[in-house]
Amino acid sequence: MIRIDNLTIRFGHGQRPVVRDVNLAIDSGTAFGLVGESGCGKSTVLRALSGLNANYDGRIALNGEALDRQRGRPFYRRVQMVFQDPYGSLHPRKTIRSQLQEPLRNQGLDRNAIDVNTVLRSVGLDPGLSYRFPHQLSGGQRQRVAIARALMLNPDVLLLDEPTSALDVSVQAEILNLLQDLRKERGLTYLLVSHDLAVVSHMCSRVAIMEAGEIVEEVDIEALRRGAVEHPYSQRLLRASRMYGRG
Ligand SMILES: Nc1ncnc2c1ncn2[C@@H]1O[C@H](COP(=O)(O)OP(=O)(O)OP(=O)(O)O)[C@@H](O)[C@H]1O
Repeated sequence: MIRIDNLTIRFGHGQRPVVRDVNLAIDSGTAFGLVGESGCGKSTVLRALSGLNANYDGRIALNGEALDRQRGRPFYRRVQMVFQDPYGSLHPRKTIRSQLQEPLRNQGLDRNAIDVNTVLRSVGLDPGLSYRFPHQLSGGQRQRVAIARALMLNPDVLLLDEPTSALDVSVQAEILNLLQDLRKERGLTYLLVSHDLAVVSHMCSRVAIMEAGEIVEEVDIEALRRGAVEHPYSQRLLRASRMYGRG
């Protein structure tokens, strides 16, 4: 359903590519993980998919329809992103309600086209919280708001960029479980970026391992759990994660 062919991204003419010749096919309704150490290019792949960066070589398609970089809006509406730091992605001086209505306004829709209260309840939040400002919420509540915001336009795909790494461990588990439930209820497709193999192993059915801008290996999650990876970099990543009890 999501298909990425020969994606190459460089920042600046003549620069070495930060993402090189990436090919991925992600089935509809599944959760796919993209792992690799800091700076390997994971977020750069997500930004191209979300439309935040239209400057790339290669082809990105959703349900067989190639992303048109000039007129990408309908595509981007179906693909929404959730960032690591919900504080950073929410406006400090706007109420939660107003920020949830923003995606509707940006698409030229009536702000009541989708009921904010229903979406808030679907992420486990009391609609009464919507009159607060971001600093009046806990970190976990803020991340629930960020997820609610991503759901406002009823997307098919969520791009999750380290969605729990800024949270306490207990809150992390709650948010991951919420994301699992939402995927099943809504038939969502996830592309989840994480440096944490435990998170990917909990959430995803398949995973691609990225090193220095390239996908070195793609495996089913059972293979990752068994340690049945072939590439030396994947083996190193797995060993390191087990050393810290996160594999
Ligand atoms: N706008 C930009 N201009 C120039 N270089 C950039 C830009 N954005 C990212 N980079 C570089 O591209 C490389 C990949 O960055 P990216 O954020 O995709 O990595 P990542 O794997 O997501 O890392 P992390 O896990 O730390 O978020 C890094 O070397 C980064 O410095």
